Amino acid sequence: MSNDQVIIFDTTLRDGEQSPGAAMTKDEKVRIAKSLEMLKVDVIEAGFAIASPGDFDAVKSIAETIKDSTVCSLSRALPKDIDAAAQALKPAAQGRIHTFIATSPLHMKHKLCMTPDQVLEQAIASVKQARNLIDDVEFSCEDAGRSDIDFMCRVIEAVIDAGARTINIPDTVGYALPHQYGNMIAQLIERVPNSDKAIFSVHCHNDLGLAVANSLSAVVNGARQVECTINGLGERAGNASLEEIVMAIRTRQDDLNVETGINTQHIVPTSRLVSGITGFPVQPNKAIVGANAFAHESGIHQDGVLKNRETYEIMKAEDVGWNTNRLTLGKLSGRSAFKSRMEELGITFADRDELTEAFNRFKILADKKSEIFDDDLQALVSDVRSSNEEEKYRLVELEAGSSTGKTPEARLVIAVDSEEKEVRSAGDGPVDAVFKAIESIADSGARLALYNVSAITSGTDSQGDVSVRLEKQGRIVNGSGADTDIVVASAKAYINALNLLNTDRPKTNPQTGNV
Ligand SMILES: CC(=O)SCCNC(=O)CCNC(=O)[C@H](O)C(C)(C)COP(=O)(O)OP(=O)(O)OC[C@H]1O[C@@H](n2cnc3c(N)ncnc32)[C@H](O)[C@@H]1OP(=O)(O)O
Ligand SMILES: CC(C)C(=O)C(=O)O
Ligand SMILES: [Mg+2]
Repeated sequence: MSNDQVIIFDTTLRDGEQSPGAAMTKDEKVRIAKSLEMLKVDVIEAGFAIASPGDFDAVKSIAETIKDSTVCSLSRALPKDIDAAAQALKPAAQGRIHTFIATSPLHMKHKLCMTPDQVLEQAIASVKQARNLIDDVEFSCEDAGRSDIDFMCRVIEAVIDAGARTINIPDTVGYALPHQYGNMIAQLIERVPNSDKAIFSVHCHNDLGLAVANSLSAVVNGARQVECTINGLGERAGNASLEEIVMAIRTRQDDLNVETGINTQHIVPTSRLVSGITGFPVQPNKAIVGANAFAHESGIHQDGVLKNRETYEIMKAEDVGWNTNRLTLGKLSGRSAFKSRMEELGITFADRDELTEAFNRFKILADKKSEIFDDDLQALVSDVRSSNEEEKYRLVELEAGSSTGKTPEARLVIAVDSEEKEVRSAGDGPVDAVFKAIESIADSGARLALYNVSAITSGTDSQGDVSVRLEKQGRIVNGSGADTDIVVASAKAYINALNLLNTDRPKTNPQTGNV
């Protein structure tokens, strides 16, 4: 038996724009609408035509541009709103008027100042007016989540008779619980005598973080249209997020027995477009579209994913438009992920000891730095390799200090041919003090021809990458060193250069490729 289709009604451009600070220009709305069309959403709610001349123009432009999705405008249950919506939608290949009026006692009494009978009459009149202007009419019982079900049954039966083809049941204030909401949808479908003449739709808000759960509960109970927004944008805490609804339906298709027509590979590009235009960043841990949604940081998970990605992934990153999943390296990572990333960077290890040494250094670095990037890894392995070569000098310990008004001083312990020597020196700055301390042992007679510090990656926890060029009797060597502490990186670079100078013939520096 084939699955039922769930209509995806995107309201990013209408309810999404009701997020404070998310107002969009007409051109921006058209760009998003084109992306939604590529995503293959069934209905694009383009705006609220009566709201402003700008919104009217946006609905009209989108109606002119979009061919494959139905374009919709919201309107209150008022003649002037419905006329404006119909006018703006005139160019649409497929247009829909979405008219609404509140049915909860609270809204009817305090906001609309109307009796339930007046609301019923206005709902019927509005749907009839809309149907005279356009074939596709949707009606919403605003604040359905807090409405009396008997009254809603009366209203819904009447508006279906008046020509509404979609009946939307919004949980306007995000008050519903999944089991109650699902039960309400099931009851409405069962009790409204002509319910088979309309598609039942849901529109859930996220005030209690339940918008997606409530929408899915409604689908389980017979709703066949879900209203949602990209990145969960929307009034207050937002609407049900499109990406979560679509991927929940796809991933749990065998249990839900429904499907959507969404081109899921276009989800991430659309999410980025909406985030870029509205200026609302996507939180890293947001399902599906957050930067960490397909990233694995901890060693046990990384090891599992490398052996079989399904151990810790229920969806494929590529299916929603990411390039791939990611194994991020940090202090919780294990040897498997470290080795795998190194291999991707073209770095292999001669034996397990070399891997272990590099991995141990990586852990020390990861304790100091929240995220380790590829450049960090390359610097790290160069350090391991240069320190493994036969070296006359090796840095064992370093202390350097500077404070205002005092001469900077450094204390170093350096192994010279395996014999450790302690040395102290003062200098113009901590790096100068360190270099002088090293020279007081090495007495190389070399001239410091160049000293350069750069950050390997961005951020204040980045590693400093130091280059030191020494010149002696026409011979030039370039040493390098990396560390999160640039004074330590400087000492490493200077010692690396001294060791190169100490070799009989010029040798290629493993980090820079220079001699
Ligand atoms: C749950 C939702 O998301 S509903 C959609 C919310 N979105 C928006 O409101 C954005 C666009 N809105 C606007 O630009 C303006 O509010 C407009 C143009 C629609 C109306 O502006 P104004 O005429 O200045 O009215 P205002 O916004 O102050 O008040 C709303 C009026 O609409 C009435 N109203 C509210 N909903 C409905 C409805 N569904 N059907 C009929 N009348 C309604 C209110 O009772 C109130 O009437 P009153 O002025 O006689 O008291
Ligand atoms: C206009 C309706 C559908 C709405 O946005 C709501 O009730 O939340
Ligand atoms: Mg809403």
